[in-house]
Amino acid sequence: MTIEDRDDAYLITHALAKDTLSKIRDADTEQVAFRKGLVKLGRICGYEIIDGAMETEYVSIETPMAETTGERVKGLDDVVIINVLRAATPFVEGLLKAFPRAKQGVISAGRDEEAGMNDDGEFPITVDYVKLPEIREQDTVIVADPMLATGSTMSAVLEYVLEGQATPENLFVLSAVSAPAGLLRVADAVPEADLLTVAIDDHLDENGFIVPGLGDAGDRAFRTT
Ligand SMILES: O=P(O)(O)OC[C@H]1O[C@H](OP(=O)(O)OP(=O)(O)O)[C@H](O)[C@@H]1O
Ligand SMILES: O=c1cc[nH]c(=O)[nH]1
Ligand SMILES: [Mg+2]
Repeated sequence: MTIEDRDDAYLITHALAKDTLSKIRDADTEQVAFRKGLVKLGRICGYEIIDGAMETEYVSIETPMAETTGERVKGLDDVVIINVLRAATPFVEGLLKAFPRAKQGVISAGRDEEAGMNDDGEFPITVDYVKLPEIREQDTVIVADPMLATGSTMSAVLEYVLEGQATPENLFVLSAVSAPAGLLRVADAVPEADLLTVAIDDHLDENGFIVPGLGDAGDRAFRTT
């Protein structure tokens, strides 16, 4: 078990997750390596979610040599992954390697950077496009976004994702880098969500960027400024 229970979140502590995050934090890591790093991190996080939160069942197998008992992960058909456009796209590509049969939802939600943060440290969020699958009671829902900064985007996204839906068995908010303020905001807004992250960073700067963080994940992955 390499998901470590913290008061504010569960940390994904796999050594390769930390190694990969360190590479993409580096300002010298260019677009292709950055994007591939996010894909790799998504895959590792997916494996860690399976290892830490999903059950296995015994199955009987006939090998070419003999009959034996093996184990199979339960519930891989009951996984829903929500891609928060746009920075989550490579992260989700990696998650899909762990959950190839997941149902997928897409939501385009972005901070209004011009409006800036209000006195509560919150951004107005613009939601442009929402296409979400049905959520059932037996589902494990993973809402993925590599960056959880003020938590404004994720709080808005979760409202859309959960509205009118059944309560899923597991609801995970998965990020690579989180700021303490964002974790608190999302935990307050949606206490039933389990917050999973590879790192909890120090603070947010005056523009709501995570410090030390990794900069603007969307811009670095998509080569925009
Ligand atoms: O916790 P918050 O303060 O809301 O910030 C986090 C959000 O900011 C980034 O997206 P951004 O708005 O830059 O969009 P992008 O993915 O298109 O770059 C990131 O991918 C999150 O969605
Ligand atoms: O540090 C941050 C904050 C929001 N979005 C990012 O991509 N990075
Ligand atoms: Mg961005």
